[in-house]
Amino acid sequence: MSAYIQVSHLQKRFKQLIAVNDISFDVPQGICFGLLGPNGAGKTTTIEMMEGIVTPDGGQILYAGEVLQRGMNQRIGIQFQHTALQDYLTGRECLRMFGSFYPNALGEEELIALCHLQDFADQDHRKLSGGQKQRLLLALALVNDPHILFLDEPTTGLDPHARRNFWDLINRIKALGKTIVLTTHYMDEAETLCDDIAIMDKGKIIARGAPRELLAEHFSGVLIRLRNQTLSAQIMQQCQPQLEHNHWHIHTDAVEQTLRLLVEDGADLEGLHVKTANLDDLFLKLTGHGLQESGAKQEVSHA
Ligand SMILES: Nc1ncnc2c1ncn2[C@@H]1O[C@H](COP(=O)(O)OP(=O)(O)OP(=O)(O)O)[C@@H](O)[C@H]1O
Repeated sequence: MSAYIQVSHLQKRFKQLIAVNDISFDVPQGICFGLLGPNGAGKTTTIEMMEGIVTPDGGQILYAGEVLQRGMNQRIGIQFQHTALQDYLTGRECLRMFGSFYPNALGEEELIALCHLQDFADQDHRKLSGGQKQRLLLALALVNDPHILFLDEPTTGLDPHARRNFWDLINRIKALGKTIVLTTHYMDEAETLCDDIAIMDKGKIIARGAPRELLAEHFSGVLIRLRNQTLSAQIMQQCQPQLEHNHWHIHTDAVEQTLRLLVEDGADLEGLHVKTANLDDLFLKLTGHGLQESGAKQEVSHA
């Protein structure tokens, strides 16, 4: 597939901190592309440069071979992490107001139906639940019928039910042929929604590809999770366990052999868990640290 969005050697520095450090990637048309990573990885800075909101210090972004220009903003829809809406307006009135900014805006009814706003479109937007508010913000991002939709951590803070509802909406919008660029901390969200991902850490892209292919490339076996305990030198050497969130993680192609070794070694198997690897495990494998730890450390490691 040919590239619709081409990002080359993009860089952004905030004083001593390199927030985005020479990253390059392509996004084909009509896919959902995910930028993943922990707090402070550089995801928002990257998409804000792609949206034309933040000026890069270096590198280039092309849309269908052209540099982003003023008129092209009509082709882009953005759902920010935080959007301040005018007090006292209903969702419908917000849609009408945003629509008035564009010559070819979609109609309110179409947006209300597309984003499932029927039950609360006439309520003051300040009274909406988190999930309802995100759906309204999504409708506002679609008001100009954009070709490309940017979603910056759209489900952060939502409960599991609201997240699933939102995922259904994203899939509907993708089916309309729009190209979606999404940032998220949630690896399960990326596995569910994204055709292609780039995992960022400390301003760099550390992995790139389709989620399933990336997992197949890095993990051939399963993950065994054990309680934190003192493991023998033999297990440490043969199984190379990694400690995350107070549990040992062992990646293995030979499940039976590894389990036998643990039993023979007298390891405490209470609460033992065997599962196939996911993107969280991939992140741990690539960086040696979990998603939560990484955000806390980034100030130091960026400097
Ligand atoms: N305007 C700014 N001035 C100074 N530093 C900034 C600015 N914007 C971002 N940063 C810093 O750049 C780094 C990357 O931030 P960014 O918001 O892009 O990360 P992120 O991956 O989107 O994180 P989060 O998931 O928390 O939104 C962070 O260390 C952040 O503090």
